[in-house]
Amino acid sequence: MAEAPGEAIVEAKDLELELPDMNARVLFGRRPRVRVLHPVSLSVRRGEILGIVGESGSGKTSLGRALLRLHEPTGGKLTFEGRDITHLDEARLRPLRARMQFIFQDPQSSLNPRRRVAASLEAALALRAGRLDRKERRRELEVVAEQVGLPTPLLDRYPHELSGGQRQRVGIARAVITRPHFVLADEIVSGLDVSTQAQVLVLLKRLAGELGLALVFISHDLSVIRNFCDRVCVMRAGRIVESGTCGALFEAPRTDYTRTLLDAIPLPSPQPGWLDGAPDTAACRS
Ligand SMILES: Nc1ncnc2c1ncn2[C@@H]1O[C@H](COP(=O)(O)OP(=O)(O)OP(=O)(O)O)[C@@H](O)[C@H]1O
Repeated sequence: MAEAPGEAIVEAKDLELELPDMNARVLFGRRPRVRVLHPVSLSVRRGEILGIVGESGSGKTSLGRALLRLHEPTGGKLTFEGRDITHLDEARLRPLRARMQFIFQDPQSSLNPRRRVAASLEAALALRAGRLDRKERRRELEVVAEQVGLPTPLLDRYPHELSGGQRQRVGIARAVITRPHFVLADEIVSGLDVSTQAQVLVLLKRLAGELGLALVFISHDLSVIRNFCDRVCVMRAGRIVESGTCGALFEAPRTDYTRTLLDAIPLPSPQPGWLDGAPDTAACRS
């Protein structure tokens, strides 16, 4: 794999994952296990965006959850900021959680519907700064709302009172308010219309640069990956079958599988640079 210079924030070496098989019928005894990741290796550095692409069921989300240690690997080694976290228990992971954050596809379901936006953001803020008084907490929320282009009155709304784009800005705010070093974004623009997609992606790219994030960006959409990421890993059936810089991979894919994925990009697909023309996110409140 073509490696960028600098220190790796997240490094997976021969990571393997088996999970209890939720599709199996269990009458007696233990649920059988299913292998969802075969040995997978990757690394991502601060200031770098690594795309993970592959067909549905290829293991992208499972890999993402393993990188966040939401799943405990069954083999291999996972390091975060140089520390072996492969089998760290939750109590020891807790202090690291603020620095490893995630944004999921559907903020509607990941935000508590009975909590105002401010309360959800405050819960995340508590991971980083537990002892702030009310005024200081509000100030932090207003700063992050400004960062993600969310009008501050929306802090006092419930998630269902926001548009899809606004909700995804809340999802991004909730991730960055902890000042993370590593962020995993899993299919975060899939449910949005094309112009809102571009606004959210421009926002995330700007923040990733400003905050020096190591960003892992999962998408099934190669045209988005091409415009958004520095490097890309292509997954199939729980394995990384090809990886490299976006430029090299899109210009000269090495495997038939990647070629098939590239051929499947619907036409007309956005051309390189389409994100560059997207409007300034601070002015976009959709
Ligand atoms: N707990 C589980 N029990 C049984 N099978 C599972 C479990 N978790 C994941 N899988 C299977 O592992 C494979 C990888 O799933 P995963 O969700 O990681 O893929 P994906 O690439 O993210 O797919 P999609 O793009 O559709 O979200 C799939 O075949 C899925 O059905």
